[in-house]
Amino acid sequence: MEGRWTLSDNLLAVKMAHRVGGLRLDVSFALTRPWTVLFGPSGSGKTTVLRAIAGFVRPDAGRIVYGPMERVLVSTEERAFVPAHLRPVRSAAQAARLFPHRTVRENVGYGVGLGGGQVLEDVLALMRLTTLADRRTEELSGGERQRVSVARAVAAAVGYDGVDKAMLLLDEPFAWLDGVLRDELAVALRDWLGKWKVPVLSVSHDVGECYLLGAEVVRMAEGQVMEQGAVEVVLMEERRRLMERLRE
Ligand SMILES: Nc1ncnc2c1ncn2[C@@H]1O[C@H](COP(=O)(O)OP(=O)(O)OP(=O)(O)O)[C@@H](O)[C@H]1O
Repeated sequence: MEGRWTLSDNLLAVKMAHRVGGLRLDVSFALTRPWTVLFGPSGSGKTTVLRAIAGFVRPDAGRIVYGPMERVLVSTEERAFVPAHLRPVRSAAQAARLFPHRTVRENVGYGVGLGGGQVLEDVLALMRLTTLADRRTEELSGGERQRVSVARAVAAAVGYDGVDKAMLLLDEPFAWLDGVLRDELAVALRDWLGKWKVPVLSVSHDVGECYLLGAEVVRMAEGQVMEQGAVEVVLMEERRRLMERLRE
């Protein structure tokens, strides 16, 4: 099975209509690249899409199909709905949900399962958490906790041992980092996950981050997909405006 899986396959196809709060979400897109970013203003529906893929939101209508084996995760027509814990998907939400009395290593290791010792140590190092590994998460800053939450999802996706590879969903994974650390971490994470053939769908507002990742971008606005393509194409105008502002 593993041999069949490449990062240029059809990784995920999402078609969903859903009403949430005052927003009418109506999106359709397919992922075919190792790292894709849902990009758009606050309130455009990005998090709701991630939550529907993870199984925490049941779309009013639609179909979500995963991987080259075309596993149906949701189909309202066929009345199919795979519960969250059975999906080959691991995710880190915007707000970290950790075990406060357990250590960083225990929290990150929670997702890996037995036999994932080396993966656990690698993820701790990758996320710059090795020196914090024996601290309880209640003693950490909000930013550090968020980094642990991302590390746990990464470890769980890499350590996943189901029939399919797991996909990783990250909601604003670098929002709490700035400057050089964010850049280094984003590139290291992308390269490492690429080696493990773990596809990623993340959410971001940050043009620089999308360029750095060399990601495919799905641009959303008001519950719709406006455009999808290479970052240099989809975010060209945003980048120009950003550069102009920096020159002022
Ligand atoms: N559980 C909920 N109950 C009511 N309204 C909700 C709920 N979840 C989301 N919404 C609303 O749905 C809309 C889309 O929210 P969503 O979090 O998906 O947007 P987003 O693009 O991820 O925003 P942000 O970038 O600020 O996280 C918003 O107007 C939000 O207030």
